[in-house]
Amino acid sequence: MTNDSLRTVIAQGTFDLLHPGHVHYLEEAAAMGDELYVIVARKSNVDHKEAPICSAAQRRDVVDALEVVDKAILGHEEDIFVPIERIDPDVIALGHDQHHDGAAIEDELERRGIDCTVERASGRESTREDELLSTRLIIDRILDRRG
Ligand SMILES: Cc1cc2nc3c(=O)[nH]c(=O)nc-3n(C[C@H](O)[C@H](O)[C@H](O)COP(=O)(O)O)c2cc1C
Ligand SMILES: Nc1ncnc2c1ncn2[C@@H]1O[C@H](COP(=O)(O)OP(=O)(O)OP(=O)(O)O)[C@@H](O)[C@H]1O
Repeated sequence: MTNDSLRTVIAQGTFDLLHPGHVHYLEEAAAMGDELYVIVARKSNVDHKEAPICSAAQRRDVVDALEVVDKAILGHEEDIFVPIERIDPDVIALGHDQHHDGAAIEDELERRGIDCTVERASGRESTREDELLSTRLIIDRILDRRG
């Protein structure tokens, strides 16, 4: 699917209500290679926190519109390695707080014959008092001010 001469990076996440922390992550992931694919999580796989507010298609379309992103796609419902097999990336960029275990992902990549490294991206802290770098914090403020 991807151009063999380019170093392909994959980033992934929920991306519900975009904020500068997402932009930081995607820019850092893009800098790890030549082209950036983003896998947008299905609601059914977001099981460690509240379900996203926006639909999967809307979250994908907004991520896809970012200049730093070459292509955003919806994730697979059952097997998160299906899009990885299809894209055949050189690097998977895990977010700084993503619960996934990098070593377990590397083991599964090897089992499926996918030659790809796993890197951990850095976190971006707020630089201004009123800056919200988390979807949950944005929703909390909306509920606080408008609820
Ligand atoms: C390598 C990798 C591939 C993934 N592929 C998918 C996928 O195909 N479908 C999906 O729904 N979630 C996929 N996920 C999971 C989500 O992107 C995500 O980690 C989680 O469900 C949402 O939580 P987060 O935004 O806090 O990371 C993948 C995660 C990783 C690390
Ligand atoms: N402040 C941040 N700095 C760096 N990366 C971030 C930041 N916030 C989110 N990310 C990364 O963006 C990707 C998608 O994150 P996600 O959609 O879970 O957003 P979130 O704001 O962390 O959500 P929530 O607050 O609901 O947990 C993840 O890989 C995550 O690590």
